[in-house]
Amino acid sequence: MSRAEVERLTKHYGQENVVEELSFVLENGTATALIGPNGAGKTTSLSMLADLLSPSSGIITMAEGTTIGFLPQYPQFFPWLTALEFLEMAAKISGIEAKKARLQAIRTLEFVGLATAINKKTGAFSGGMKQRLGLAQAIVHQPKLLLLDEPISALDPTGRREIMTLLKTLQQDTTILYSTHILNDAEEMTDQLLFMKDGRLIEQGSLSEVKNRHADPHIRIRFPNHNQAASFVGRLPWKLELKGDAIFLPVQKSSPTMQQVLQVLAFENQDILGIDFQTVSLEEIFMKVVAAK
Ligand SMILES: Nc1ncnc2c1ncn2[C@@H]1O[C@H](COP(=O)(O)OP(=O)(O)OP(=O)(O)O)[C@@H](O)[C@H]1O
Repeated sequence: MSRAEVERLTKHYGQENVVEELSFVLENGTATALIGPNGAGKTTSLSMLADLLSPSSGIITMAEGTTIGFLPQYPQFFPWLTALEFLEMAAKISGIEAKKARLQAIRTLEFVGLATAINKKTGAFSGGMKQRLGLAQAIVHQPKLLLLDEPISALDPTGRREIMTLLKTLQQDTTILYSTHILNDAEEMTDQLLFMKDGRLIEQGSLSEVKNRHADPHIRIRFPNHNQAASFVGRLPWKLELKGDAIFLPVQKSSPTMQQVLQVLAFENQDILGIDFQTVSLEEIFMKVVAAK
């Protein structure tokens, strides 16, 4: 595991800043999700952290001897090599001694669920198998910092689930930074969220920090029809939101309490279909933050 600190990281091509003054910390043993629309600068940022691209300015600080594993968005293999031949080669390139490389490659292929495909040529691999082999290539040398560019986006739901489970296992000994646009998965494995847009960081924090800032929780009371909901809300002394056949009470200190509204409902013997708690998903928060900035 390893801590990494990024300070005012910037990359420009000609006049265009594709990454601008990015600052964040990857704490030891944490998983960070880098989220942003297409062209936000995620790949460029990951490539600079992986030392594949030099920054125009800014500083990346890592503990001495930090080993890095990198899974590119579109991993490429030599189609004529078998999975084992490829991974043994990758292990040697990553600095593993030649005599240990084969064993480490076999162990890693087993870990990523490719045990039965060890001797298959990678040219015959499905998209999901390629993604697993890409991950194997990134972790074969047991790096302390793992950088993954869209590790799950190209997979079907079952494949996504399996890779997420592998990543959670890896997180026990590795610091992970991964980009994704599948926010349900980000919600499942993240100690820190980084939202990027147009090369800039527009929101960052833990899942609960980000949710607390934007979630805007509401209680929804559903009526049999719109007219009943509208007429009820019109009789209340508080201004509440009305949408279709439901009214919405913000869960805030200054707004009327649930109890007060329920008392009015009971007093009027008003028919309702149900009451539930509504909170926005990470996806909705992301859309809101991206639209606002
Ligand atoms: N070599 C380059 N020369 C000029 N512009 C580039 C270069 N590489 C990337 N860009 C531009 O930088 C911006 C950010 O690209 P980047 O690939 O980092 O975004 P991304 O967030 O990873 O997008 P996606 O989700 O589509 O993969 C884009 O507008 C892209 O066109």
